[in-house]
Amino acid sequence: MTAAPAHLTAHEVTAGYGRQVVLDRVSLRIARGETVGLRGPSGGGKSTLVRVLALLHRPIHGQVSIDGTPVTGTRYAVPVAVRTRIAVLFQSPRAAADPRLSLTDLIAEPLRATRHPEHEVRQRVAELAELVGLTSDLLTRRPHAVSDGQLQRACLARGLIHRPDYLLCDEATAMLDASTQAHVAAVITDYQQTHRAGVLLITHDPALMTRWADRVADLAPTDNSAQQR
Ligand SMILES: Nc1ncnc2c1ncn2[C@@H]1O[C@H](COP(=O)(O)OP(=O)(O)OP(=O)(O)O)[C@@H](O)[C@H]1O
Repeated sequence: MTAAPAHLTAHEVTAGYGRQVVLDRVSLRIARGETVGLRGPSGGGKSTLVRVLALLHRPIHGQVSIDGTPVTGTRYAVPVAVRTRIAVLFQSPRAAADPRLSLTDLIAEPLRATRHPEHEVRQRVAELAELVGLTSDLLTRRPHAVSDGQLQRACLARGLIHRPDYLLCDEATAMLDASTQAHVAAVITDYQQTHRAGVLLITHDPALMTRWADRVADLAPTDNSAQQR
């Protein structure tokens, strides 16, 4: 019997903004259990590819599939059970976090949005806060009252709350000090191994890329095709 394919794939994706085409027939596959690095010039479309893979940005042509099944639509048009299989961690936690929410509510929000019982939400938030190293006094604060590193830890906890099969990290550790960067990277690596998650890693730090990625795909500047090697 052949095993079911387990990967998040962009097939010949063309995408852009208005009349600007940023990605031209780009294909990329992230298998469960592997960490794929994505390299390319600044402005070359790496973040755009992340948004397409995360079902946040609709491609002009091409498609995204999960485990071999094409996904149609983006955001809330995608069924909960499908879209919660993918999580994204962005470079700037401040841009990603609702400033009105406490860190507890920020982490809990994706589970509440999918109507999980409150006792389960509280238990999961406590587990994840411990995992990412957030103490209870920090959890009651709002984003303006914590550091970038503490807020990124909360965003990581929020990203993991649905136990995603695919985690897309877009320069996720770029703004962090060395010790927070190492801790966030360790939490992601541990999650990737225990959950057999597929991870996409974008970083401008070549040493981090070499240490962390199992293989690297290049988003070529000429034709914007992600060449895998
Ligand atoms: N929301 C947007 N609206 C309009 N244009 C955008 C938007 N986001 C990105 N772009 C443009 O799309 C192109 C690709 O940007 P993108 O952020 O995907 O590249 P990148 O490879 O991630 O860059 P960097 O390495 O500098 O972060 C750039 O020219 C950028 O200005």
